Amino acid sequence: MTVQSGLVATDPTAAILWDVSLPIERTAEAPQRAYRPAYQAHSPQRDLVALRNVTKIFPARGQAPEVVALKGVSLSVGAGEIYGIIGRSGAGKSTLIRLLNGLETPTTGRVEIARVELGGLTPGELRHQRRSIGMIFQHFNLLSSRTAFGNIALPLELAGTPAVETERRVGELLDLVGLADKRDAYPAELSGGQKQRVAIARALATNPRILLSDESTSSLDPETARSILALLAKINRELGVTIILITHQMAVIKQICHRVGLLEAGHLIEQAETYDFFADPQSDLARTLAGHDAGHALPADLLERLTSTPLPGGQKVLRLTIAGEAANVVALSQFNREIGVDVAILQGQVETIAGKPLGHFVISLSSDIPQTRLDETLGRLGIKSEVLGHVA
Ligand SMILES: Nc1ncnc2c1ncn2[C@@H]1O[C@H](COP(=O)(O)OP(=O)(O)OP(=O)(O)O)[C@@H](O)[C@H]1O
Repeated sequence: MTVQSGLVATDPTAAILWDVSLPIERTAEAPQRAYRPAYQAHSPQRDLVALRNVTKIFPARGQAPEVVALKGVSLSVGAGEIYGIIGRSGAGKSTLIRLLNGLETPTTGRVEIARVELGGLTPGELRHQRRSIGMIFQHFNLLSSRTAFGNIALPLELAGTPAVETERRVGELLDLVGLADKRDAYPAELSGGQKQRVAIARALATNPRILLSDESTSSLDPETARSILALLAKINRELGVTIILITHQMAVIKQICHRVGLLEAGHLIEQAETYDFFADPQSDLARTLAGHDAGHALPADLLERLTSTPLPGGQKVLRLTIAGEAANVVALSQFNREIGVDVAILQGQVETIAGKPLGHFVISLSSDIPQTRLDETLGRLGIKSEVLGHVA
């Protein structure tokens, strides 16, 4: 293993290269749906990053009880993937990412980078390993006394890179993140999005193979967040950097992640390709987060009128999810034709996730149509449905 010299272990900017070009073998998969993404199918490094049955317990201290932050979590991330970990506050996301960069150690289980278990390393080796992973943060963590150039150059300087080479590399990175004209600006003179671009350039300065992102777009406005995510996607695509991000925002997962893992109270309750996660969520929490929970985003006046029992001569309200190429109003018109009664569209949206359309519609139709007939017709057309209630 080649190890580059770099930042001191306590430096929050630790974003340094660690050569992880080690032989990779296949091991048991973390629990997940049966699939193998195309971008992983031929990858020799399917387990570039792996957690194997990891439990993290923070022991009781004073009046504070013991906290089981992670319980039996297993997952693996392949080289070249963008893997998103989502969960509510306190679910264990930060603990998980801190385990990956060696800032925490598991109580039981193994954390591996390129099949090397972090727990088996000496402190010195662990320091070197931590330098192999770039990291970006919600609040950027830039040094206010250094310009954009100075911040990006820092890891190179600490690694003893010759000045001419540093100059060249920083110029290249400023171009990559679209900030060539801000080379001499101090953080105070930069917008939030520009600061995050500098932080990304700094994290990439020494060519890390893995980039960890800790809520890196959470403090940015939606448009700026989208542009930062687009930059991360470009870095993944063009430089092949594997990205693991934690977020509480579904929009982040939707925009750039290939796969997603859902944490709830320390348990990894669901893992799926991003499209499947939204098109066919399995857990209650995933359904809620994916907007499938009954009542979510329904107009307030409709919500107020919804009852759980059919009303004479009334209407049944259904939520429909139409996945794949059929995810448009054509599938809905076909359903309308086949069912042979008026169908009112109360709400509708077709979005593109991972390049594929996914349609969400809320419709109402006569409560007189037997549910078995609806189920049969919808099933035949490949449309998922959920009865939300009834209105007069
Ligand atoms: N050092 C610690 N000592 C004791 N308990 C901790 C420590 N760090 C985290 N916890 C607890 O572990 C649980 C998981 O916390 P964690 O920060 O990983 O969640 P999270 O999903 O990142 O939450 P958030 O989105 O709010 O940052 C919480 O109950 C938290 O209080």
